[in-house]
Amino acid sequence: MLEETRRGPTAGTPAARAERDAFATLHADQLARLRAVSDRLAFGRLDLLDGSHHHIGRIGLANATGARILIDWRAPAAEPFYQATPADPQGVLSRRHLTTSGRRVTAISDEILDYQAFTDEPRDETTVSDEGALMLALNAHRTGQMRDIVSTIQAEQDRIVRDQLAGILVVQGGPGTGKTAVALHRAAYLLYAHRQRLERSGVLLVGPNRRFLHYIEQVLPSLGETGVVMATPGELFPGVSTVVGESAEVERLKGSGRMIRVVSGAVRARQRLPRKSIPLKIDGTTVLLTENDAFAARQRARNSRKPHNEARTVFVVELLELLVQRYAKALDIELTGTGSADTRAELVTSLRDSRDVRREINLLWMPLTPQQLLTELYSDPGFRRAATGGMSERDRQLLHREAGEPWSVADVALLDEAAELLGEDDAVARAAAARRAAERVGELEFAEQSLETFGAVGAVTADDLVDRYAGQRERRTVAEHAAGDRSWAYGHIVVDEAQELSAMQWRMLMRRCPTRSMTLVGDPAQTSSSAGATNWGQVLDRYVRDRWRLSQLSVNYRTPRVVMDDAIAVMTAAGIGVGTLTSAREGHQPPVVRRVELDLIEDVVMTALAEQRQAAGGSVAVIVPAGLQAAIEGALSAAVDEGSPEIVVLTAGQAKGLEFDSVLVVEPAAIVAERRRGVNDLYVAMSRPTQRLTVLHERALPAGLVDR
Ligand SMILES: Nc1ncnc2c1ncn2[C@@H]1O[C@H](COP(=O)(O)OP(=O)(O)OP(=O)(O)O)[C@@H](O)[C@H]1O
Repeated sequence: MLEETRRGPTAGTPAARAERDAFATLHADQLARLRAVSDRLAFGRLDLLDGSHHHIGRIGLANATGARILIDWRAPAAEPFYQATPADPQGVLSRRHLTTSGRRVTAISDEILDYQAFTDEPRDETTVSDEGALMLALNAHRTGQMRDIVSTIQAEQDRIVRDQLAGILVVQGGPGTGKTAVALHRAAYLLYAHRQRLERSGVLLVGPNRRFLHYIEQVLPSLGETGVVMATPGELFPGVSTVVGESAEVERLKGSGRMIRVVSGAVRARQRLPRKSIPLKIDGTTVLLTENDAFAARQRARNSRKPHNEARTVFVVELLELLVQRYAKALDIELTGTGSADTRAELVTSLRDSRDVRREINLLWMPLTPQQLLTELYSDPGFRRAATGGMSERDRQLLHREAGEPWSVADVALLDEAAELLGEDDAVARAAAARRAAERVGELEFAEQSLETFGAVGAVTADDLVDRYAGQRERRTVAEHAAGDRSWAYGHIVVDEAQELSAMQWRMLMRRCPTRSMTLVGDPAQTSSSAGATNWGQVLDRYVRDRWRLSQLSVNYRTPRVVMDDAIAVMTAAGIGVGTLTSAREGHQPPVVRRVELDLIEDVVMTALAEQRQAAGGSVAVIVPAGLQAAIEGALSAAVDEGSPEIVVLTAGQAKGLEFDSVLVVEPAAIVAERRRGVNDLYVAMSRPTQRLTVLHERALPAGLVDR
């Protein structure tokens, strides 16, 4: 259809051309969507007790006569595919999993749900199990990108995926329980089930870092969804980019709720009063601006409860009102009686035109951007003292940073806080309007030139052409609009690794979703941020009181039991509970824990290369203390053969959320010692493998680990 539309005769009228373009876009979008889902398009079949059957796939499809040939996995009719059990067959006789590679079926596993209906033969337990498809998926090699689990979503996961849109749903579970997978499938499900609501408002997915977002970015397109905005907490303030690093102490301070007062204190401290009366020159006359006048105007402006930049107008009007009285007095003019309105207007104009008046107003109540405010707060000790009454000198010092240094992730939530209190600066808005007008002039020139070049002068005006360009720009998707707009209200927000967010980051996210429709997934036992949460109630109660619901996942689909036992032992020895957690696979290679005989880095390189050979194309990661990362990375990149698969070297924080076939953990005692929640970091590191774990150490092992 796309080809036909493109080949079709070009109709003459602009309306016909616009229509043709619209159809071409529609078909192209549809084609892109179909291509994205074509791998493993159909993966299931349900045979029902009434003799009918249907196929389940990534999307729904009908044939040329309109008959349904594939049911979208999110449709109600597909629910039994995930939910039916022999105890509750839900009208299903049997369920089939199709494993495909491209368009070729490579495996089939059938599961009989209603055995009685199927045959009179006595039941043979060994043949009825749907573990085949799941085990195939769990045993598969991991590449650098996460795959969807649409064909093997388990019942407890499916209930979460299909849970209602409204309210805050917290999904908690240990490592590998599918929290990320479930969060992504839920986003796709919600977009399907509530398309009307969510397509216009958009869905925001927040993940801990770019590496993680890259790891998961293919999952939603493979489920037919492309309209989700993905961002890290450091990317939520349009126009600001961040560097990660910040010491744990600073991260904790900047993330804490105490910063609410600091930011509002900073804004108030920028609403100043003169120390003494200030003489102002207006057309040769001197008028005094008194502290009392400034105080009265500031009170009025503050009482307006508008944000700083908007309240500035109130301040200016009030102050001019007071000054005009003094000015009139100085000139010996009466401001009552007929004609006084005109006189007053003239005086106000003179005041507004006076350099002195303008300068003083700006000094007292300057329009500010969030960036200016925070830069001044960080870099100016006097201002910082004024804004942070009650804070210890030591904490105050922690906030210090020179102007011009890059923003950190923790700063973003503070910028957002400041933006709320400052409001729009109309000077900024005016500048933007002027820029747009200038752009239009440039575009008009370009359009005129193009018309001349193509000899089309007369057929269409330059203005029309510019409007057409503008129309194309307007056609930006909801996701693009949302990502560029700080005040966008999303219809739903999904947060992965939610335990890492600080109090200030929660405030920022809650602002992005006034309806409080959210899915938060996380595991408090894996918290590594020093500003992160240890308890969901502590985070959520202040926003929704107790109106949030908790779902738990307890089966680890990633890490075999023999490996996970060691990871849990470390936590238990440190007195940290991990909740109920069982592994879906037993595993047959217990972890190797070994003291290094000669040189640590040499041993790490040798072991990693050996693992790479054994993994035969699978992924290998080395998880290290931050202090060793550069050295190990250097040694490894020198030793790895050109063309062989990459061995990534990560800190535990960087490895969060990811998984690898084989993982080598280096110097666990140092990982534990490096951060305040170092045991949690080690737990994260040890729970990354899907197959094998090796631990190498020089220093004494943390409690719970023994050489073997
Ligand atoms: N139902 C399922 N079918 C197939 N694979 C699954 C299923 N559930 C989870 N998995 C797989 O288990 C692995 C772990 O899932 P995921 O990363 O979502 O877990 P997580 O709970 O987010 O882990 P962590 O907290 O450690 O980051 C992934 O490879 C995922 O594809």
